[in-house]
Amino acid sequence: MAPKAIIAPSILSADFAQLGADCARTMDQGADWLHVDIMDGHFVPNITFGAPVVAKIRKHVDRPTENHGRGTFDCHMMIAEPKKWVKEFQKAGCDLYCFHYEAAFSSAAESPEGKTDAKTNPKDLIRYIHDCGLLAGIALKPMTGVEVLTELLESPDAKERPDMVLIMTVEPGFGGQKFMASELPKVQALRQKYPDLNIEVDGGLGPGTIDQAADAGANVIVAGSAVFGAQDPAEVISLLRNAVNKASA
Ligand SMILES: O=C(CO)[C@H](O)[C@H](O)COP(=O)(O)O
Repeated sequence: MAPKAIIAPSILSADFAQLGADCARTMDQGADWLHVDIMDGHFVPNITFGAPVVAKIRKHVDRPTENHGRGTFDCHMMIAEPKKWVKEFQKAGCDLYCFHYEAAFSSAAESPEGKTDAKTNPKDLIRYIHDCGLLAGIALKPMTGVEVLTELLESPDAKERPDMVLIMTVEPGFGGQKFMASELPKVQALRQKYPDLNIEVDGGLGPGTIDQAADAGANVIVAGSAVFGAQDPAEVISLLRNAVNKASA
């Protein structure tokens, strides 16, 4: 049985002019987490917002009382320099700092002699995120295979193991894109090997695609336009949760 269903609406589809109120309402409608999309215009061709905005919206949503609990701010860092912003986001009220594997390695490739140092090595970055008191997530773009995560997921040292893996089901950068079912074998492979792992999917999730993702083994569901664009967001959140629970029963 997969870990519990966690529904994390992506606030990328909220009204940025009333973000605090939108976040609070989404929680009242039954969300477990908020998925906070941070884009820097370098790693992805779009810009959202930074830590000061996260600190403001944190005031509208109670902090979780346990790891992975209700009110978790799941910050999806679509940024080129993930190490640089960990402390800033921790201070702002982030709970789970999810960086892209590809960002760690693209920075590494640019470092002198292509070295992977503490700044860029995913293992050291996960340790650093944990040392800063946050949960650590690692995200994969489409095209990056899950085998790159084996060493991390099987590390004997819990400080080096990610608390969650995010499998992108669209190219990161924009909401409202078409779901890529081609990414689901990655979810299946991870679920088979790691029954207790939190596996998040993000991009194009909604009533029409949730069953495929849930059947593959995803338990953390990000949905932006499907929730914020719904007539009845509470109904959509509940439908997503029921699909995950049914698939994992
Ligand atoms: O990370 C993202 C884009 O990079 C968003 O979280 C994601 O695409 C959610 O939007 P939607 O549910 O509308 O597809």
